Amino acid sequence: MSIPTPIIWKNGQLTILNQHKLPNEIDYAALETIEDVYESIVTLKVRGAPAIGITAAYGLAIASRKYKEQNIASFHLRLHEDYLYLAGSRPTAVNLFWALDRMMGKIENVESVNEAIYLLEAEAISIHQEDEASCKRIGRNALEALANVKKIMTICNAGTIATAKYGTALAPFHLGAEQGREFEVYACETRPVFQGSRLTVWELQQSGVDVTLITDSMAAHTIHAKGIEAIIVGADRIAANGDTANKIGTLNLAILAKQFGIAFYVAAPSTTFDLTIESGAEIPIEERKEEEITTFAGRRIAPEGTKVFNPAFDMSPSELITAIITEKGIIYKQDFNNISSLIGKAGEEVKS
Ligand SMILES: CSC[C@H]1O[C@H](OP(=O)(O)O)[C@H](O)[C@@H]1O
Repeated sequence: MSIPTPIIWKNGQLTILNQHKLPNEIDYAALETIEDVYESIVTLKVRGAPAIGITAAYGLAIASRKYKEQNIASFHLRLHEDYLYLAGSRPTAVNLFWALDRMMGKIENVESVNEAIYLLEAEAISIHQEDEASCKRIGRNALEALANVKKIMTICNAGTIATAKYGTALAPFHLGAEQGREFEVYACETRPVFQGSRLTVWELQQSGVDVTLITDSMAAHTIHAKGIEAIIVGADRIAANGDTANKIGTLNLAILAKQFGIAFYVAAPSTTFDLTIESGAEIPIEERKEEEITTFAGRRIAPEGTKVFNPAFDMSPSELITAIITEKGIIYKQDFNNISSLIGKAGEEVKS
């Protein structure tokens, strides 16, 4: 797999693969301040639930260095303001809040500023490394679930560049390519930000995976005409009952999977579960700016003053989901009433 590393932390400096430039350019952006981190998340230069959490964690580590000369009380106060700032970047991916809470929890009783700064950097690195191991385990578990599947559909990009490495929904395709497993992947372009055409097609081509691009509106016909055997998607937030928020258009595929009698898998790490909410009704759905829909490549494609509704995610109810594939194992529908005990503590060290 020769996909550029999406997030790099080296000698205390953070650089990210600028996903705006893909697939035409491999360009890295240096994020030197917490404002740089915030802007990169809001504008989707870095995107994907796990990648957002990792980047925000490094953002707090970077921010903490501003307060090196402060007393500990002022340090904690100012860092909490930075925590709230980063938490306001995007509302749906729970990995953002999980990572920020884990970082703040690590230093809550620390009395030395220098020790707190050191611990924050170390914790962000741990979050980053754990996600890579977690995604590799998701890929292995997904290959087990997809043992008899060749033709499969996906939406958006839940791939290497949305995580530390390997991805979640795309992990089986990357790992499978290393093991000679052949898949025929049908990628929905995923309007309006085109994560499918710009990112998933590009990623899978780097791994030599057979991938075909379709428009989102072609999904139903493609499932019928091409004999799609399963659908696999990522997730941004999974409630305690298995209801799952993911990229807008995912619910369409979940309904189509039921209509065509094929499996619908969600692939996600334990850090994407929000066990504090009982159902998907409580998941905040991000609405993004109208220009994402009314313009294309900088040109207006809808009349001035057009009314727009631009939700970036939708929620697939658990009854439409065949199984949720995590690093800790595959949770099948019959076990969705037991998710809390099966998932346990999110993000525990995963032995790769
Ligand atoms: C493993 S990425 C999870 C998830 O994040 C993406 O959303 P966005 O591109 O807006 O950050 C998409 O919903 C992926 O499935």
